[in-house]
Amino acid sequence: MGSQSNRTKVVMSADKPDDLITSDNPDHPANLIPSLCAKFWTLGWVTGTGGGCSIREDDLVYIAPSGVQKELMKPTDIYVLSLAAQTDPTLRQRTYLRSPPCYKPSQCTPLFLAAFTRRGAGCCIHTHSHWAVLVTLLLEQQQGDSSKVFEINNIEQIKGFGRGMGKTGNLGYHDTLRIPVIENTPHEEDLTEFLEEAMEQYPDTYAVLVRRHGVYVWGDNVHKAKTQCESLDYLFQLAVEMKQLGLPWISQVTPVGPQR
Ligand SMILES: CSC[C@@H](O)[C@@H](O)C(=O)COP(=O)(O)O
Ligand SMILES: [Zn+2]
Repeated sequence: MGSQSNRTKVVMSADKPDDLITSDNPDHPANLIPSLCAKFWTLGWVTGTGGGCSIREDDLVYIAPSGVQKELMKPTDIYVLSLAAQTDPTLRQRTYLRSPPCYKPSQCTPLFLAAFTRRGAGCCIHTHSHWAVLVTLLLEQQQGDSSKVFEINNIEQIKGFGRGMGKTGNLGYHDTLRIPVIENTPHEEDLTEFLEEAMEQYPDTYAVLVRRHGVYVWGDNVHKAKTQCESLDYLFQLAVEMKQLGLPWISQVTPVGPQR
């Protein structure tokens, strides 16, 4: 089944694996991933099994299965792995502490792990939002390097983004938000090296667009990943509508009032 089964060896271990996904707390990652995905489905972010979400709590990473209806997942469907227990530094060969019996882990796993290991993120969301895809299609019409980054400024919702991992505060209204775009690949896991390259090239970015596919968005924790993903989707929709009206995404607006 697909490239992942051929190229990624999955090893299972743990004494009482189901303890890792059993909790009455709605904020436990094994409960939160299904409830978040159910919400994301209503937004068109994870329909038709596409898209998903992963959460890291300290060393433990919680991952959805592949190819399932993401809005119908249950806590018992969730995989758990320990980052420290991974012996393969490229994370291609993964060891799971807990695996549901009938599935394979999400093909997005290496991309989620890139956000956790390279950015210290606590949550990463992948959407197939129409707005994200449309923005990449509009950028595709442009020549050269301008097709490889989405840029927008002077829109209030930009303030919904942090300045970068390890930096304090959020972007300001007059700041330019830049989201790199990578090209899609036939197999999801093959996006990983390009996502990592984009992370290096844009050290402050919290998101990477994938042309004709969607977007990966992360944050320090679930709250930040979710609100940044919502802010971005808002901006992508606005950008598409601005383009339809012939309005530019970058504008020169004279600052009014004290600049902080
Ligand atoms: C509609 S198939 C989409 C997949 O190929 C992939 O892009 C995706 O986002 C979800 O992968 P999955 O392995 O089901 O978690
Ligand atoms: Zn996808």
